[in-house]
Amino acid sequence: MSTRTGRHGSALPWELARETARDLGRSCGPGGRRREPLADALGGVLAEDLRARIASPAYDAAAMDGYAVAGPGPWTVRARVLAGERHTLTLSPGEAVEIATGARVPEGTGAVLPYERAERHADALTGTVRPGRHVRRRGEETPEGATVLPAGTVVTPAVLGLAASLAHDHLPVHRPRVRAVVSGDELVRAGVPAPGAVRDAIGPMLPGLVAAGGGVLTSVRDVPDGFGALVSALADTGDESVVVVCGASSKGPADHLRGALTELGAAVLVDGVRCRPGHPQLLARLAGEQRPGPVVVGLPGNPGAALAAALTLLLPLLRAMTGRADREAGRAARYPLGGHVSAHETDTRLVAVRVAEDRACPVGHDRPASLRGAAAADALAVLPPDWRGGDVELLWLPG
Ligand SMILES: Nc1nc2c(c(=O)[nH]1)N[C@H]1C(S)=C(S)[C@@H](COP(=O)(O)OP(=O)(O)OC[C@H]3O[C@@H](n4cnc5c(N)ncnc54)[C@H](O)[C@@H]3O)O[C@H]1N2
Ligand code: MOO
Repeated sequence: MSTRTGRHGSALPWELARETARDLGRSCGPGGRRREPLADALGGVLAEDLRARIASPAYDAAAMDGYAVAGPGPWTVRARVLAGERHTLTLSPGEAVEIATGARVPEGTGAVLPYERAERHADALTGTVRPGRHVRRRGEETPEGATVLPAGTVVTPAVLGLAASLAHDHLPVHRPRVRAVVSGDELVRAGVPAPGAVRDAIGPMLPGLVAAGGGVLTSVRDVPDGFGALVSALADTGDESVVVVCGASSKGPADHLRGALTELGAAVLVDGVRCRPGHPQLLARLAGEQRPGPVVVGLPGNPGAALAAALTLLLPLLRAMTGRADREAGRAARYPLGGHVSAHETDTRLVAVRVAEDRACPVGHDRPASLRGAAAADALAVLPPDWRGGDVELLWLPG
């Protein structure tokens, strides 16, 4: 993939940068494959078709509370069967058992007569029911061995429930593995920072941001400011498909990301994006021995700018890797924008907004160094440089 350049130096227009990230994500594919316990598979992408290990329903079962009956009425009630109860009952015509929804019906059951339609005096039962009614037959929904979902499906809560109901304990899933490198000598991880020190505010955002793209953050490594430290942190290859670098993205004396990428022979695909906040962001691919190495996403050090950049490059990359971007194409709703905001002359503006009554309203406090606006917002509204009012695209902030 070649580097795309824009008219304004090497920085790309925002939309083109996002599309570049998506294209790269599609070409990378969904990342490493692992066999995960169900509890850990959420958000992954099925690596194989999901097949039914058992039929569904697994046995002939009552679909209503009432009476399993055989033949036409009247019937004699012989017993009571609750869900989960093991039994070897067989009904002959004229016989019935009282039965709970989900319980296995006796051999010979022709229908289930719901309580509401039944009249019972001691063991004598009358009522009308069509043959076959309210009995869920074994395999009528899904026969054993049937394919219920294709490989590539995103594992949602419903997929986990379905997999469990079809007797799976593990699922083979693809999930991009992502590691983070956080640079900045001034950063501290806990407590009240001393004068001149700053609490790391990007590290805590990363697990949720990566998960929103369907990836998993495997590690966060702090590196001191310095060319050598950054080069060795980047070169330290594991099985990750993406490396996120926080800070060191600008042009200051301690900003070594570009130099480190050059040193490592990386192909830089995006070198700056024409958006506010978040312009010093970067997308590159490290060279590998036989095939291309991991993708590098550079996020600016200012935390609000880092979040805007993550929504511009990191999430589109991960969502394209996991097939989410294509499935969701065309679903993006546009909203009218209230408040007093105007477009930037040359760059796309990303504005923190709350959405109420189908209208987006700026919340303020969304300067590059602040997360206060984003934390109170539902989304970032996208204002291209030619925006002159009218509905805007929203980038929803991960919940
Ligand atoms: N001459 C120029 N200076 C700057 C430019 C520019 O284009 N030309 N761009 C500005 C913009 S925009 C941003 S954003 C920052 C990006 O800086 P870096 O990515 O190089 O990051 P640092 O210089 O290390 O830090 C900037 C700022 O952010 C704070 N920071 C860094 N990491 C974290 C973190 N994990 N958590 C919280 N805060 C963090 C750091 O302390 C600095 O205050 O460059 C501008 N300058
Ligand atoms: O655009 Mo920087 O990334 O805003 O402070």
